[in-house]
Amino acid sequence: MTDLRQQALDYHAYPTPGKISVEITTPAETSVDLALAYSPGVAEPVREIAENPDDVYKYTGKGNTVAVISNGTAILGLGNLGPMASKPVMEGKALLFKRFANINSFDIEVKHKTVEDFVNTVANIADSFGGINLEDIKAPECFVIEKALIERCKIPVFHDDQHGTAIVTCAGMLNALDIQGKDIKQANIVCLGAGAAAIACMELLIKCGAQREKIYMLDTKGVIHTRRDDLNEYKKLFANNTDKRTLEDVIAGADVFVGVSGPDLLTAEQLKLMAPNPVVFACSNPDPEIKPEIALATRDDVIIATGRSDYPNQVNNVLCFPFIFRGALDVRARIINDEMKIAAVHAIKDLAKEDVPAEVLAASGDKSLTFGKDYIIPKPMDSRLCAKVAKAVAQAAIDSGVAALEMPENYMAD
Ligand SMILES: O=C([O-])CC(=O)C(=O)O
Ligand SMILES: [Mg+2]
Repeated sequence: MTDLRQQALDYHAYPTPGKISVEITTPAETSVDLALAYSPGVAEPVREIAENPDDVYKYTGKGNTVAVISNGTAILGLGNLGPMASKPVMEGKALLFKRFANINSFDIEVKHKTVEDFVNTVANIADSFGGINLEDIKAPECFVIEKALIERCKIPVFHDDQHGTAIVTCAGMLNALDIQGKDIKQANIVCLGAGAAAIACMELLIKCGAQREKIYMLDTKGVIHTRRDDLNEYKKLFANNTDKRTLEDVIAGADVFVGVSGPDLLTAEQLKLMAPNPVVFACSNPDPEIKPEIALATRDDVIIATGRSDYPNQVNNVLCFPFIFRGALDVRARIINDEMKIAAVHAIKDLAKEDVPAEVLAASGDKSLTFGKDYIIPKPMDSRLCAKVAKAVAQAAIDSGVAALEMPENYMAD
């Protein structure tokens, strides 16, 4: 563990501090080049854009650039550690955008006093980018912020911890339930955590067939139920009319556990209480609600997933956000709507059922990957994800009328 700690610190410190840099895409060697890149040549696209604002997509990098924006109030499962502490994560998201979907991104960490202050800051700079990925902003402010920004911005605004996590969770869950022989409509679901990811995951699971009254959500005070008077409007949507109060009460007989809370909060004893063939998604990062080795030592009928790269079944929003933005940017979608999110769920889910080519195995370091308990969801380094997810998302954007462009010819053909 200490070894990983030092390796991770060195990874971030060397060869240069941080994980990303900016590169030049045009020649800039001679004075002729500079006369085009800068004064006087640069005046020409300025005039074009002033005349026709859409030309900004033609003459600048806007259309392939996403801002990754945080205030550091809910960094992974680590808590409210402030904007600067969130910077390695936001640079990490920028790395993933580039690595997996060839999208350029800038990380922006915002210090602010009020929600309005944050919204104004982001709304005022939004036009510089093709899209905005909000990251690691705590609930309930994240809901207000996202809604306000969607209203004010002309480009897609997507809160990754809500929707990215929800899309990947739904894709993995539909497959896991399928393997366990369970029907989502009948599943008793326990959701530990009541923040951004929890609420979005449960809402999307409901859109995929889960029954609201079969969901038990817990916050730090226990089960969210109808007789509590301390619930915000978002938690209220999950207030269950029940006498159950604790995790023990609700985990007994549950088919599904979704953890989006913090480390080691599900014990082996509690896991034993679940129904036969349970599904456990322990998604708190970096440390899951239960370690896979403990879960698998406790019972052999469980499917266990975490948010981490170093275990099988990585249910992490990296499987979604680079590709949903790829699709959205390529047809210049105005927003990322439910149709696009559901299209992403199915594209990710279905890819796990396809044969895995040798080059994906080589990249993931696995000897073989076959749809089943240890492979419910594609690997992030599966290069087929970009084409499949982006195309499904772009098509859904076109079909639902939010795309400004048609499907590019031969889009993602190879
Ligand atoms: O960064 C990750 O690994 C996933 C994520 O968004 C989070 O945990 O907040
Ligand atoms: Mg996050």
